[in-house]
Amino acid sequence: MNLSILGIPMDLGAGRRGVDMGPSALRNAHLTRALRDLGHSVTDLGDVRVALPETADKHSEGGMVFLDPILDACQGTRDRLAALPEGTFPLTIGGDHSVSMGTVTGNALRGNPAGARMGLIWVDAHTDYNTPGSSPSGNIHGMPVAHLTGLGDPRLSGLGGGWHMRPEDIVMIGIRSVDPHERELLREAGIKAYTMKDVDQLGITRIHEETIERLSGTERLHVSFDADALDPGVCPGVGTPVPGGLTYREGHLLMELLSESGRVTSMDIVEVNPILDTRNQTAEVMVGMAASLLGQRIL
Ligand SMILES: NC(=[NH2+])NCCC[C@H](N)C(=O)O
Ligand SMILES: [Mn+2]
Repeated sequence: MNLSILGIPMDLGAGRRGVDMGPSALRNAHLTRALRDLGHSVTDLGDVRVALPETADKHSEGGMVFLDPILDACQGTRDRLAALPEGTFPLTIGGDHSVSMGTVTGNALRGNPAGARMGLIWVDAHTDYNTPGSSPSGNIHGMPVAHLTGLGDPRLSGLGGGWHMRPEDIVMIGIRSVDPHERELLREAGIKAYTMKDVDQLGITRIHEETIERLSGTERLHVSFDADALDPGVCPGVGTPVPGGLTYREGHLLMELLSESGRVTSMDIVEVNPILDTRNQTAEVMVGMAASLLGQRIL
């Protein structure tokens, strides 16, 4: 497969610094080599331009911190991804989770100005379904999914140029932290979310089967993998850790099964924070997750 790696070194959407170094940490953990060893042809496209928090306009507007520079970075990401040749598999490396507003729209718009029907598998501790009105923090990394479905601020929800995700095409896995008003928005939208309780009860195999069945009508399938979906013992280098996450093997099994489904067309790795990490462990684990999604097997 032709893989394109694109970095988005942005921490403007998160409440603490450091995930802007996520792309470096992942490259340092030999991301390219791991994927080449699987037989893929890998091109590293470098990084999207992102403003520095020290010099960017922080003024928080309508409950959104760093709106303007985040919008810029998401537009840059979207345009870069939309212009890639069809048939390439983009692997986008963040960066805080607000980058996904740019990655998902860019991947939907590639070769299709109206936007393809896209399935979204959101692997995360959080649902990231806040709007500026519901967010307790104002941090935009808690808001990308809501904007992808057309809620919230029109500048962010307009990144798809009229294209939006259908709520029924979204499946969340690993969930264990939802804000009070966010919960109501998720219910109203009817988004399918497998909490950690569901993971415990049903197991990853069943969840994977139901997910693929549910998203069978979509043309493309994007996996957005937030490192904080995994347990903080496995991925300590994240800014918003929540106990009781996916085990190392649950993460790999999900990626292995999704790989075998043959349906996934793009992926994000986000929220890797080397400042908070232990000897780059989190980046190394996440490189392993990408490798499993892209064909690595034990035997
Ligand atoms: N991608 C993330 N790490 N999101 C964390 C979001 C935390 C919280 N729900 C908020 O809106 O601020
Ligand atoms: Mn997230």
